[in-house]
Order: sequence, then structure tokens, then C-alpha cells
Amino acid sequence: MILTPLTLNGAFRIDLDPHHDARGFFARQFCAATLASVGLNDHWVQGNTSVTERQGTVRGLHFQSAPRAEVKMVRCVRGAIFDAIVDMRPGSASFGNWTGLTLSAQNRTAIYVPQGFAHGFQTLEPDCEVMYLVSAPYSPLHEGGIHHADPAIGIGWPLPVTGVSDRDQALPALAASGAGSGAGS
Ligand SMILES: Cc1cn([C@H]2C[C@H](O)[C@@H](COP(=O)(O)OP(=O)(O)O[C@H]3O[C@@H](C)C(=O)[C@@H](O)[C@H]3O)O2)c(=O)[nH]c1=O
Repeated sequence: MILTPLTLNGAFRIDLDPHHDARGFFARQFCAATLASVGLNDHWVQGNTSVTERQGTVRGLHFQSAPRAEVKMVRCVRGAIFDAIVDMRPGSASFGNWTGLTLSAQNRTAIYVPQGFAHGFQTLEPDCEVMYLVSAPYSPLHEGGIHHADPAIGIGWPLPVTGVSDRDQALPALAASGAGSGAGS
């Protein structure tokens, strides 16, 4: 695993470190020892898969609040997505800032999303499958979210948004969410 810090403190891009031979290659996509060696979460309690049929669909932006705040490690195993994260840590110098990167079956890149971040993605192709590990159990009581098109955040989604869930369409803007007073902390 090759860990590269992103612009938002605590978030990382994770690339494979492949061992090539005549058959192809071998690589660790998750290594507890590597993550722990740099102080990152190495304990995951749930692995999720989502399949999104339509190009341009957005899922998110989602988080779970304390005490069920989650770390996520997200990868796209079919197709390609633009993955975006927003810093919602109270008191963070980069509160409300976002960053994003393309995750695809081809680049095999993953993103490490720390606690206190909202997370979402847009499909760049039809029929995308996303797999991710989370560090806390699913808890509907602690689910929260921010609207993907909040102009105060200004995420640069690469494509016109062709679909969102009813729940996601009803999510508040960051300013109306009460974030900054404890979300995900
Ligand atoms: C996230 C989750 C959902 N569900 C259920 C609730 C609902 O009936 C159905 C679909 O849930 P959602 O609409 O929330 O699925 P989705 O919009 O794909 O939610 C996911 O979005 C991405 C961006 C994330 O970061 C994830 O943490 C998660 O919030 O699955 C579970 O049973 N367990 C889970 O862990």
C-alpha cells in the first residue's frame, strides 16, 4: 500500500504497490500493519458494496455522528467514480473544505476518509460497483448528511448530476446542518 496525504489533514490516497511477474501482479489492498504504522485506523467492522446503474448519479454526502463516527476506506471495483470528502471536524482549520479524486477499476486507487468527514461520490460511467470498509457499525440514529450541491462547499462534480436518492435530495446545506458543533467528532 502506498499512502499519500491529501490536502485535508488526515485523509489519504491509497495506491497499490504491485509485485509483477509473468502471471500478472499481486498487491495488498489492505494491510493493518501499514495503516497502524502511521497511526491510521486498522480495525474495520463492516464491508459494504453498492452498485449504481446510471452515469452521473451522486450518493452522499454522508457521515455518522459520534459515538458512531466512522473511518472509511473506499475503492471502486467496476467502472469509475469521482469521490469527494468534506471536512466537518469542529475547530478544524479546513472546516467546510472539500477534496476529491477519481477511483476506478483501472487505477485501483482507494481513499482513506477520516472520522468527522462527510463522504460522497459521483459515477463517471454506467454500472459502477464501489466497495468500502467502515470502522463503526451502521447506525440509522447517527446518520447525517450534507447536500451534495451546497454552494458554500462548491464540490466540482465532473458531470451533470443525473440522479440522487430522495433522502439525499432533502439533505441540508452545511450551514443549516448544525455541523461544527459535534458532527462526526
Ligand atoms: C449504509 C447502510 C445502509 N443500509 C440500508 C439503509 C437503506 O435501506 C439502504 C440504502 O442506504 P443508503 O441510501 O444510505 O445508501 P447509500 O446512499 O449508498 O449510503 C452510503 O453512501 C456513501 C456515500 C457512504 O459514504 C456510505 O457510508 C453510505 O452512507 O441500505 C444498511 O442496511 N446498512 C448500511 O450500512
